[in-house]
Amino acid sequence: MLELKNVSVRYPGMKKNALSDLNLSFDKNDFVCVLGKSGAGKSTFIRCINGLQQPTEGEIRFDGTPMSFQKEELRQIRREMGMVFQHFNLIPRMSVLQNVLTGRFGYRSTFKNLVGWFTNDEIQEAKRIIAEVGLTEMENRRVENLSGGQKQRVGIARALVQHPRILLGDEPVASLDPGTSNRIFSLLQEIHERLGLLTIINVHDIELAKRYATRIIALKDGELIFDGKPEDFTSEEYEETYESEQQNLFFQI
Ligand SMILES: Nc1ncnc2c1ncn2[C@@H]1O[C@H](COP(=O)(O)OP(=O)(O)OP(=O)(O)O)[C@@H](O)[C@H]1O
Repeated sequence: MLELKNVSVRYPGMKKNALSDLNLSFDKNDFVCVLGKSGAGKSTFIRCINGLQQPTEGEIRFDGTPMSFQKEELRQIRREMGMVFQHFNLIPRMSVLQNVLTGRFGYRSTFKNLVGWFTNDEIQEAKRIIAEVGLTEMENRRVENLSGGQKQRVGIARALVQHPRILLGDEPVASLDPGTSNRIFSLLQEIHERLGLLTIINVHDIELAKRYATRIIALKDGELIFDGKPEDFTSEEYEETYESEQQNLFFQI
C-alpha cells in the first residue's frame, strides 16, 4: 500500500542527510511506532509520507503510484492521510464540532471553506465520529476549555472525518501524562483494528511502542537501524537507538 524506495532527504545547507536511503513497505495491518532520539529524522519521515517534505532522492509510492508533488495530486494524497499532532493544532475558540468539521476542508471548494457552510451529511458524520472518540457531551464546547487528552481526541476525530487510509502521528502524546497517553494509544489501536487503517506514529515512550505497536521502526542519524516486531526490540536495540543520549545524560550528571 505504501512504499519508500531509496528515500533520502537533505535539507538545504545541511552537510548530512536527515534521512538516508530508506526502503520500507507498509500495509493496512501495520500499527507502526517510529523510535529514535531527538534529531534522528522521525518528523522528516512523517513529513515525507504526507507530502510536506519532498525526498531529495528516491520516491514514495502509494498503491504502486509514485507520489507527485504537483499541487492538485498532492491535495488528493493529503486527503488520504489523517494527521495527529503533538500540540493538537486545533482552533481554540471554535467548538469541538467545528474543529472536527475542518477535517472536511480537503474535499471542498475554497469558497465553501471560506463561508464555513457544511452539509447535513457532513455534520451527522462529524457527530458520529465525535461519539466514537467519546466526546458527544462536549460537542458544542470550545476546545480551549478541554483537557489535553480531550483535545487530542478532537484531533483524532478531525483526522478520521477525512476518511483517511493512513493515520500519521507526530509525537501525539508528548504533551500528555502517562495515563492519558495510554488511553489515547488504546483509542488509536482500537481505530486501527476496526477500520483497517495503516497507522504510523512517532513516539519517544518505548513502553507505549512495545505495548501497542505491531511493528517498530528505529532511526538513528537518518538511517534505519531496526524494523521488526516489538518483542524483538531488545535492550541492545534500545541502547543502539538511544546510545549517545544516555552518554550525554551521564556526562551532565
Ligand atoms: N527545516 C529544516 N531545515 C534544516 N534542517 C532540518 C530541518 N528540519 C529538520 N532538520 C534537521 O534534520 C534532522 C532530523 O530532524 P527531525 O526533526 O526529522 O528529527 P526528529 O527525530 O523528529 O527529532 P525530534 O524528536 O527532536 O522532533 C535534524 O538534524 C534536524 O536538525
